[in-house]
Amino acid sequence: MADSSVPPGGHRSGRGPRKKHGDRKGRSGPPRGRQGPGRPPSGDPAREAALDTLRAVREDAAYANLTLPRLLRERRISGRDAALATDLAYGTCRAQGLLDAVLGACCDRPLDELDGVVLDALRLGAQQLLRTRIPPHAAVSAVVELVRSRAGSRPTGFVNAVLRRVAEHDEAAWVERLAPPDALGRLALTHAHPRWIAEVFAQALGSDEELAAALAADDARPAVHLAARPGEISAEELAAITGGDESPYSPYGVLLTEGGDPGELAPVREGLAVVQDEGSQLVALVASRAPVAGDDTRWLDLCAGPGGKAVMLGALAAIEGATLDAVDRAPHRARLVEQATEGLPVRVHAGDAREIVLPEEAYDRVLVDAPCTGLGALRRRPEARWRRQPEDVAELTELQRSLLRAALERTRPGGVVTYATCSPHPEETTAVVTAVAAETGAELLDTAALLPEVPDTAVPGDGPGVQLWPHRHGTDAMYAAVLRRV
Ligand SMILES: C[S@@+](CC[C@H](N)C(=O)[O-])C[C@H]1O[C@@H](n2cnc3c(N)ncnc32)[C@H](O)[C@@H]1O
Repeated sequence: MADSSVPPGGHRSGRGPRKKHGDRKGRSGPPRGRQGPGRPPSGDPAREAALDTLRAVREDAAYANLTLPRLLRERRISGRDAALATDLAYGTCRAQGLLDAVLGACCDRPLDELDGVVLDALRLGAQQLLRTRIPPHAAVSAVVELVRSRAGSRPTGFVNAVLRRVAEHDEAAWVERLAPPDALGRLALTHAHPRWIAEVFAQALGSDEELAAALAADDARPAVHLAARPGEISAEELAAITGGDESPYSPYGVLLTEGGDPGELAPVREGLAVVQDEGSQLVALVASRAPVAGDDTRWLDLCAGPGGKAVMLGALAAIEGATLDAVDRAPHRARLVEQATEGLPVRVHAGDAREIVLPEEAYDRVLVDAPCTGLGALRRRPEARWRRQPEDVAELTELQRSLLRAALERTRPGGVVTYATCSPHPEETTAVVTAVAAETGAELLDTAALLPEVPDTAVPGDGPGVQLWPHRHGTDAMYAAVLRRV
């Protein structure tokens, strides 16, 4: 597919040793003093913001969902431009592997030899051509102009030629040409997921039957949910005020139907509601519903930052006359928990949950919302699917096991521990719970029975716990399992 007529200029400059994309290069930096966060909107503020987000993700390992909102604020980009920037930046990050496969077939040199700004622009262009309804000529000329303003006219011919090649076929035809021969590999490419993640999803689902639906739902922008703070406002009232719909499962949930910044909604600004995926609400609900015999006043959240579930548990604790200790290893995240739970019966501790001095065998109800790969929340972290690596899993599962053990040590006999992850990876879910239960003698409780309103939560092979899925429940792929300390 290489086109020898593609003009020069797309390749990296010959100066200095060869660097990777992540390295900052002269020509990918701000041209002529025009760039920088405070720069006023140009003629194409949406694509400029999208391109700058891609640069930050590639060069600085930034998070797109933190970088873009900051750029939009600083540059006062709103309305349609903000919506376009969001679609393009997040969409390009999500589809990176698919876009790179197509671009690789249209370029006469390896992508990792291209200048960073040229690569970002090609990805942005390919995203528009293959995955949006933007007319091809508009997409190509906008990206070429962007490259001209960032890197001068030298690479524009190259970018123009490559994008014209991309535009020769639509997304489905490219998948047809580039897909590996096996069904799983094909589905992974079709829905722009790394193969290893598609394999993990298939394993967690127990078969390939739902894999296409799971990957498709995971490739879509998630709906925004609010959680009404128990004791402050009902979901019905919150839905009426925000114009949203009451969530299908969580008694506190509201599904927003309008776009816009949910942080600006009056109930959120006033602390009556928080932005929280319905799956996370259901995990907090499981933690609050797990049956405890006897006293039930001392609650503990061992991995609490930034505080989403601690707010829900703290509000429920206030209603039940209980108190919540909330721990997080990262001091800044512990501070976020403090801010989020102000006014609730919550004491926040910054420290490592495995070592922090807390009463032993004292708590009636404990939540361990463990650090994990986040494979169940990829919809919210656009670049994460390409950044995570299979090698990350082993280190995390070690930590998860030790956190679950630490939780059980702090729980009194008869008390309950809810173990949760925002990942469906069986190594992080059933393997951790089964191993620690066997080792400690903790009793596995029927978690599904605690969520009778939610269908189809079973873990394949009669594994312990419940598994939520975007394609089944419209939630993140959260996992939760309840153990009783004996
Ligand atoms: C999945 S997040 C928790 C999300 C939180 N429960 C919520 O709903 O907002 C996992 C948290 O565990 C914290 N963490 C990681 N290792 C830890 C440790 N050894 N002890 C305590 N907290 C830890 C991380 O800083 C992170 O904030």
